[in-house]
Amino acid sequence: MLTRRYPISIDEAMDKLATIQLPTKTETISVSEANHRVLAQAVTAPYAYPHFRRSGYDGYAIRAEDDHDYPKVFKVVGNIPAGATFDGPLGENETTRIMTGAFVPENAGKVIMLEQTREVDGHPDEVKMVVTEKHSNITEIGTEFAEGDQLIAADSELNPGGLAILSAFGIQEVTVYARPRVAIITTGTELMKPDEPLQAGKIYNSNGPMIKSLVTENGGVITSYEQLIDDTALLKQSLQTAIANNDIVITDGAVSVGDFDFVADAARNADNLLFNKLKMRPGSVTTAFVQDSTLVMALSGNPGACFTGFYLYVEPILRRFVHQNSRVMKTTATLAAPYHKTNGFDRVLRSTFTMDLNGMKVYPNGSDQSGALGNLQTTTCLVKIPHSTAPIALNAEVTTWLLPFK
Ligand SMILES: Nc1nc2c(c(=O)[nH]1)N[C@H]1C(S)=C(S)[C@@H](COP(=O)(O)OP(=O)(O)OC[C@H]3O[C@@H](n4cnc5c(N)ncnc54)[C@H](O)[C@@H]3O)O[C@H]1N2
Ligand code: MOO
Repeated sequence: MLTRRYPISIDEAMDKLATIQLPTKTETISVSEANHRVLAQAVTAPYAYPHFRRSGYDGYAIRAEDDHDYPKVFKVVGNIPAGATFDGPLGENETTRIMTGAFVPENAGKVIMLEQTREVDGHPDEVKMVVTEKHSNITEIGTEFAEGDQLIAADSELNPGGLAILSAFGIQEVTVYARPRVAIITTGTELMKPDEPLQAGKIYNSNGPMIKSLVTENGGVITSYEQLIDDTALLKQSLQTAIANNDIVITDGAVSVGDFDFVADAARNADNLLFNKLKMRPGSVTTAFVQDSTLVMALSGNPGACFTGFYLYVEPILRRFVHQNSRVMKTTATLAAPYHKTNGFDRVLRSTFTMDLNGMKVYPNGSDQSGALGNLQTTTCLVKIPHSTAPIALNAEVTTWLLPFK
């Protein structure tokens, strides 16, 4: 059925998606699996760190009271390698050999670096300290964290450095936001499977693998991936099942006004239709709605529109699901190559950028056609050409979105 659609701008569509409520789901996982996961709770120090007084150098530990009148000979009463401890206090002008990272005797006040010491001929149990040190060379208990201090804030995306901090405390599990469960439904009787021989009128499914990788690299868990023929009953059933089992469903194709464009129907009857037409090219048909608390993002089947729609509308939702900002960085740049077309809708050009001391310059990257895909590998940013009856001026300032992982 053909019904009128009310197009909204790119910004309006982004705002609508940015304000829909998303569920907060958390899970507890092993720290070894937690790289790039987002903490749902702050982690605090279970004890002061370091938890013992630690030597910063290889050398000799001495009492503060004996730290004068150099050069001076000390009696060596022990050896403390890293991992060992030392019982009993040091006596007057007594010292222990000590290694970097090792436990400092309770009543030692300084570590004299090995380089400032000399052996005493014929006296293996003695050492000569040549000069003192400016610093104690001892890292005191709690220098970095007192017990209860915040180690890592809630909503931080863990990285290898963060995992090191957690591991330093022997922490083995963390509570993180659950990754969104995502179903992908690609549609079209024209789509072949990769192992089928080329046939007239048919194409291989190029959007499917692209969407899969985009979902995975942006933190989604793909629970199902389908390539369906244009059979309305089949498509409807598949969409229903996907909605029941996922946080987000991404459909591709069948969103326009064609005979099999089942997504339009589902959107029209949805609990909350966010939009079903955008004032943008490519991807004017991009549609978003919420059904039974699941967000359905319907991308255009045209490869250029599918790519553009994913970065502008789907990536930010995947990231927000785990309380993170989009990695698609919006900025402004100078349009450094001419673009002559005029448009009734804003046009989003697949582009590339350069940056130097004079700022960022952007260059349209090949075809602006919705159905073209030759520029998908090399495109590093998207550039907005505002709708206008006159061509945009060379060197105009344009809204630019820098693409992550590109
Ligand atoms: N009468 C009208 N026709 C069309 C309109 C319109 O307003 N009135 N809009 C056009 C615009 S603009 C676009 S964009 C497309 C959108 O179409 P759909 O998103 O519904 O996608 P399909 O019709 O299913 O396919 C479009 C195109 O993309 C190819 N395709 C589909 N899936 C894949 C895939 N997985 N991998 C690679 N290529 C794919 C498909 O073969 C078509 O060539 O509608 C216009 N038509
Ligand atoms: O909506 Mo289509 O992708 O504008 O060309």
